[in-house]
Amino acid sequence: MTIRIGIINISDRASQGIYKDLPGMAIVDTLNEYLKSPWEKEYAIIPDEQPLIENTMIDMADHKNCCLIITSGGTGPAKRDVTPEATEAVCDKMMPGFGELMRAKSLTYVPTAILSRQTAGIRNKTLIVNLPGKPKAIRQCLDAVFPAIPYCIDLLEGPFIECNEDVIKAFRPQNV
Ligand SMILES: Nc1ncnc2c1ncn2[C@@H]1O[C@H](COP(=O)(O)OP(=O)(O)OP(=O)(O)O)[C@@H](O)[C@H]1O
Ligand SMILES: Nc1nc2c(c(=O)[nH]1)N[C@H]1C(S)=C(S)[C@@H](COP(=O)(O)O)O[C@H]1N2
Repeated sequence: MTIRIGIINISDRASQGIYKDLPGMAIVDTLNEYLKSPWEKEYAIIPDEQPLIENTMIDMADHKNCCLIITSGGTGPAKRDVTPEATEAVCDKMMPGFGELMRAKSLTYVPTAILSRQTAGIRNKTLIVNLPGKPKAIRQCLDAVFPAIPYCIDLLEGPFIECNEDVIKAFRPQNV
């Protein structure tokens, strides 16, 4: 089974070309370091518009066959920050532990970590995880939650993800 991962940078400015997509590039670089298994990416840079965010997530999950979608940006308190709302709208199940752990880890770097409403959820067989838009936040958050992601995807009957153990150790509880 091919490992396809969707990456969505949600930012008005990045989508207009005012920013370079540094968060998206950080996600790709991090996954290239983490993953031993070959993987393919689906990629989008879009403005903070809830219907567009939802449609992009649905397309990547339902038509592009992504087992995992990682978003960056739009998780804060500003009026146009609606990524968590879009995530919740397309998911059947929420996975609040992801947001809890990422905020706790981020709080060791910046006191403003609590301003992110980042969450995660499952749409059919696809795990969707929100990251903040700050380029530096990407690795900090992924290092915290990625060890649990391959097993989550096993439980969703997705592809078997093997990691480079010297970079990140996937945790799979043993059946006893
Ligand atoms: N490509 C980037 N390069 C440098 N900094 C960035 C980049 N993208 C985001 N940031 C930083 O992360 C912050 C939050 O980013 P996010 O994309 O969520 O919202 P924003 O850029 O403030 O909003 P907008 O959607 O209006 O452009 C930004 O204020 C900026 O400091
Ligand atoms: N690890 C980490 N988490 C972080 C930050 C950061 O710099 N590093 N920035 C915070 C800030 S300042 C905001 S406003 C929120 C929301 O950011 P977003 O709207 O770009 O998603 O994420 C927070 N989480």
